Amino acid sequence: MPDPSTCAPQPARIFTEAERQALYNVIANRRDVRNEFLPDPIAPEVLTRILRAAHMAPSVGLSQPWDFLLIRDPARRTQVRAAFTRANDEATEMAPPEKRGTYAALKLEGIDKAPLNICVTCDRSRGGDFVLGRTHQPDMDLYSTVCAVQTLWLAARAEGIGMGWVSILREEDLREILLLPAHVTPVAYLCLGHVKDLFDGPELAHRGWASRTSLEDHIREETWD
Ligand SMILES: Cc1cc2c(cc1C)N(C[C@H](O)[C@H](O)[C@H](O)COP(=O)(O)O)c1[nH]c(=O)[nH]c(=O)c1N2
Repeated sequence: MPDPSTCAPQPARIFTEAERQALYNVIANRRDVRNEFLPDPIAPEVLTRILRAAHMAPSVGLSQPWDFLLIRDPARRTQVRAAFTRANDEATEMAPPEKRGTYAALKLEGIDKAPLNICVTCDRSRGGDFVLGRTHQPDMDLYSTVCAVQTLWLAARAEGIGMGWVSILREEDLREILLLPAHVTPVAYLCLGHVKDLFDGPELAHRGWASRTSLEDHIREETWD
């Protein structure tokens, strides 16, 4: 692993076909995990590797605005779970009547079941008043933090660790439970743990909530029209 503090230009490494395929396999096999967690703890060295990968994510002006808040305490997780239940009850009411039953039957979190929860936060003051690349789009620090979340997700999958993102939570509740200072925004509440079985595609598609679109429908040329 290169020392991140001493970076000199090197010939760009060419990856082998097997290495490329391994990356694409991880991407294709990454899943949002909700209910399939095993209780076994994540080995500290595995967690360190996953977090180290996440910490290599791109960030606006190299500001690295993220922090990884590790939440293991069952009592605190019970509080988060209660906040989820409140929000999810509200969400059930918000669902269109014809989809309400399907929504209510979905399992949308693994807060208690996963051995580890991580709240990935964004320190909105990181880098000071002038952050290269954030001068005209101030939310770039939040987007950078999401880059770290996705990198974490892929690294976890490569290590055989499942991860689920739980966003059915009021930000104020997370702030209160996790004692977040005002300048720190909770970006992603994540559940992580070993898994035995995984869906072979998005679970929401499997359960008839939504279906996967094809790439062709998302490619536009030059302008929106
Ligand atoms: C920003 C964000 C927020 C959430 C999610 C994802 C992302 C990117 N997803 C997971 C989401 O439902 C899932 O990624 C898609 O259904 C696609 O499935 P796979 O990730 O391919 O398994 C998610 N899933 C869930 O059960 N509860 C949740 O609150 C959320 N929230």
